[in-house]
Amino acid sequence: MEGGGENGRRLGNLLKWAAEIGIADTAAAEGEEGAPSCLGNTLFVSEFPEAGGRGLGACRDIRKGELVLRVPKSALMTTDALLRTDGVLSRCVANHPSLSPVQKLIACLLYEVGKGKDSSWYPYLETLPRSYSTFSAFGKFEMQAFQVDYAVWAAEKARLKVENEWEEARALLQELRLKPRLLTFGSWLWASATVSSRTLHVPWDEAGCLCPVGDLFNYAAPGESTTESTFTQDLHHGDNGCNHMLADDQSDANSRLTDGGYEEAVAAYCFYARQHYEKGEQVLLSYGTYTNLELLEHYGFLLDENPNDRVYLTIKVDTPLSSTWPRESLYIEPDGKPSFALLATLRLWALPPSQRKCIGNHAYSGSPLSIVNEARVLGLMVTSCEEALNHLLTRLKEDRDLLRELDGFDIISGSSVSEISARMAMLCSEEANNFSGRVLRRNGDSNAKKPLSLEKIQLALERWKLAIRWRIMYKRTLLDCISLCQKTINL
Ligand SMILES: C[S@@+](CC[C@H](N)C(=O)[O-])C[C@H]1O[C@@H](n2cnc3c(N)ncnc32)[C@H](O)[C@@H]1O
Repeated sequence: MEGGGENGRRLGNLLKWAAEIGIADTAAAEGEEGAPSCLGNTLFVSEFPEAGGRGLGACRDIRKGELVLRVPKSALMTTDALLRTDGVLSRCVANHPSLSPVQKLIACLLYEVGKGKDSSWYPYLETLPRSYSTFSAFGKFEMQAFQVDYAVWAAEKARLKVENEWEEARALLQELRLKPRLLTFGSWLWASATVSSRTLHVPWDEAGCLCPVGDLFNYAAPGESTTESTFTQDLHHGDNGCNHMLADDQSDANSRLTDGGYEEAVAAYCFYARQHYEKGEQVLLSYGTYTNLELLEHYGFLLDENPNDRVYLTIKVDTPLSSTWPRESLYIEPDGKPSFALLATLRLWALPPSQRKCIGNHAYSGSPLSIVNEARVLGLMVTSCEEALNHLLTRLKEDRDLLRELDGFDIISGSSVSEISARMAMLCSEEANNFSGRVLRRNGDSNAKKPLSLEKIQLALERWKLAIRWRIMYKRTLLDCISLCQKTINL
């Protein structure tokens, strides 16, 4: 990958710089032309289009549990580290104690970016992605494309949160005398998404750290073999809602079941192989257990097969559902099965009040209570799923057809916005027409003076496709739930 043009040059610089500051994949190696590189012994950087794009691959067979990368503490970009080396930054940040740790890290990151080539982190900063598809970057059209209320709300809430955080931090940004470009909401959005999607957990700062090279690992959901791992279960959700990859401090080698973490004994972030890898395979990391909506919110992607995904359903009943389980545990699993807590709650609801006391406790063990009770529960599931599906603007097949067309839709550089718009209008979908009207022609946006750049159109298209992929999975799960419940009723 290092060979390829400007990106290749930047990546080469990053790996050389990383080697100089002690980042190493088990043992420092020589790069192709004898240039020092922090990789080459165990890992290499490459494009992995099927999972995450740029990522790290195995350049030899790797055994499960092997140490694959070590990043010393001094190479971690934390608020602390940035404040220590810059008096102006440190004084200005101290004037704003009410800002959250995450807001401070975002401001420090922007300040560092503002230094350009004078920043000692420059080789790292110039390899960061230019844009993200985390929720806060979604426009109104792309948010509406989720169709399902709770997903649209989650996206709107995420956007609002970032807007508020920027408002609160503006005084600090002004005080730091950032260049006008770095004072904009767009820059804050970029830095906030960088922090959200790339920070790793460290015990001393709830905002986490940016970890050069260590943040090149792409994600795989924790599977069977890692479910016993404490870190996959013990997600670190700070009060500010910020998530970090690798939310675990556990560093005892004997009980280490995690993919990595900060290890005080060696003052370094250490990454371990979660499974065996053959030479050439992508080495993946679990950032934690996330539903697809959460992956989208914090990392800007989703998985077609996510064992941890959950679908929530509004169930309308005359007598309120009373449940001892938290609401988040009342969901449908990706294969269409109602969760244990959802089934138990509905079984209790379907019992006549006179029987609740004597046989209600069986519901807590997960057993069906009677044939009549079970049929009522499953019938309610079927009607609730059907209602939810009927309420949505499009059917599953339409979504699949549209996504197929959009996957083949090329935004050829050199095309004008009106050409793209005309091609989009030929897609025979009302939604595609709306995309032309609302996104491409920016209808209703009085601030829009010039047409969108091709880069921005491409990003809007990618985010729209993410929303369609999410709702396809939502609908597929509800349909699977319906057929599963009907099958059981027939039995
Ligand atoms: C920590 S970075 C990983 C490296 C990243 N691919 C890069 O080029 O810098 C996390 C980001 O990688 C992408 N990513 C990671 N795992 C992915 C996966 N399984 N599928 C799609 N995108 C993924 C997402 O954009 C996510 O926000």
